[in-house]
Amino acid sequence: MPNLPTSSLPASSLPVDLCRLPHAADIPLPAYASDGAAGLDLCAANDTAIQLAPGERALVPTGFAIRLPSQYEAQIRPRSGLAAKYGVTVANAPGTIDSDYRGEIKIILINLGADAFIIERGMRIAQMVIAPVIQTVIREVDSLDSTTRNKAGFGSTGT
Ligand SMILES: O=c1ccn([C@H]2C[C@H](O)[C@@H](COP(=O)(O)OP(=O)(O)OP(=O)(O)O)O2)c(=O)[nH]1
Ligand SMILES: [Mg+2]
Repeated sequence: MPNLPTSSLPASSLPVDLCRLPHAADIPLPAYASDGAAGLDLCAANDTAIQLAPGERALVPTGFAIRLPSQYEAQIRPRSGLAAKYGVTVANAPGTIDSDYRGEIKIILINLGADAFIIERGMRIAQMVIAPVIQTVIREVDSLDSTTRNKAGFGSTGT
């Protein structure tokens, strides 16, 4: 496999339908910020600025709804810049957007920083990674096979 520069990578061929909601006429579409970006940046679509005091969280609208193909999910992840500079992150990261969800995508932002943070309309607040999902069939059984690890966990191999 040749070592291709990232700008030569083919565009994703997975189509995702997206509806812009009436209150988001001026909000940029979710977009990859670079050729090789994993996540589409999502912007805040709140009408008025939201002030997040330290420790507070808010459910922030994005102004968009999507239709994912079945067997896919969208993960809502924090932006590292907001986390590193302000301590602002996604409370439920990674948030899960189900393929059968048709409502507005919303982001649960939490301020873990020491200072208040203002969420302005149009600000890029999170990113959305589209990923394949395997749905399983759960089979209830009476016991499980034993392994070398067996029930050891939570640091059992040392630090
Ligand atoms: O960060 C998020 C997480 C979820 N959702 C939407 C899409 C998702 O498909 C739906 C349900 O999410 P989840 O399953 O995480 O929440 P729940 O508490 O289990 O709610 P429900 O009982 O509706 O499944 O809410 C968002 O818009 N943003
Ligand atoms: Mg759920």
